[in-house]
Amino acid sequence: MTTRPTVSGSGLTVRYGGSPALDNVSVRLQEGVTGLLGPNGAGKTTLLRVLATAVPPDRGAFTVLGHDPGTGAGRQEVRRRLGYLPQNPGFHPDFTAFAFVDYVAILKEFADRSARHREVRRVLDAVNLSEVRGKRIKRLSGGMRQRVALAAALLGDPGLLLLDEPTVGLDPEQRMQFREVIAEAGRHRTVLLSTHQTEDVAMLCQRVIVMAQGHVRFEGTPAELTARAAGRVWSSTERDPQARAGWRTGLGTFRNVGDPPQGADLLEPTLEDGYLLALDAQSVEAMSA
Ligand SMILES: Nc1ncnc2c1ncn2[C@@H]1O[C@H](COP(=O)(O)OP(=O)(O)OP(=O)(O)O)[C@@H](O)[C@H]1O
Repeated sequence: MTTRPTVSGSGLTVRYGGSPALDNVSVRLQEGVTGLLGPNGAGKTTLLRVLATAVPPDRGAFTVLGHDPGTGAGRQEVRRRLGYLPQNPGFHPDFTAFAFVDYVAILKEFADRSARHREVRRVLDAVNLSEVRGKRIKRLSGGMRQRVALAAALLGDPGLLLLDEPTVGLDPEQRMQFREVIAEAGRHRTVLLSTHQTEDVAMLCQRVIVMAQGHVRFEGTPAELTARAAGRVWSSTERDPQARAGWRTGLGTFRNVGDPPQGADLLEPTLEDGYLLALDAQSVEAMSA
């Protein structure tokens, strides 16, 4: 793609005392859905918070749609152009879905009441919640609550949507419905989706970033991440001590990733295999060699 990136940043560093939560990270995001994978504590939430202008980076800079949040005026422009769904959106359980999204719209300074209500109905419709908009949030399922939060993030049709682990706690059917809504939201805007689910990435994302210990370990397409594991996944009857990671499968055999021994029984790689290899510092060096 040759279009101008929605987000362009480099050298992004955030310290909370000890080792950095984000260490000299460069990021470029374009239209479509980019998955952000990484183990707990990798720095995913910190990166999203930085891009959402909630945490100023200690070092580095970035722009969103050409605006620099390092200045007061730029920050305001960026905030008008982004939607952010944090990890634990604070709901008031007695609010109805409509009242909650309307409340967020008021905070987002939609002044005219009837235009604001039109916008609230529009975003609730976009996440397929029109029929339950009068229901109290405490009566909604987990999947519906997540869609209420997503509706609030879609207010004002933001060019950049930041979603922090939105599929956590959803059952498979809810997750599928939620993925569909995200895919639709990503058709004409830039979405950064933090997740622990490699399936979310395989099914939904055009691009993927893998982070570990505050660093970006991989950036590319899901197919490229999977391809990193080609010839590096094998089956064995006993745990292979040479493997970077290995686990027993439902068949009773072990699935291993790493550098296979001579004559190993090679398996078709998955995105998860590529992800596990990308987490490994040594294999990252090998990748970029
Ligand atoms: N407000 C904070 N104060 C101190 N340390 C923090 C703070 N926020 C994050 N950290 C630390 O920064 C590192 C990165 O955390 P972050 O929440 O960004 O990771 P994450 O990839 O989102 O993890 P998870 O998947 O568990 O949400 C961790 O070591 C975490 O303990």
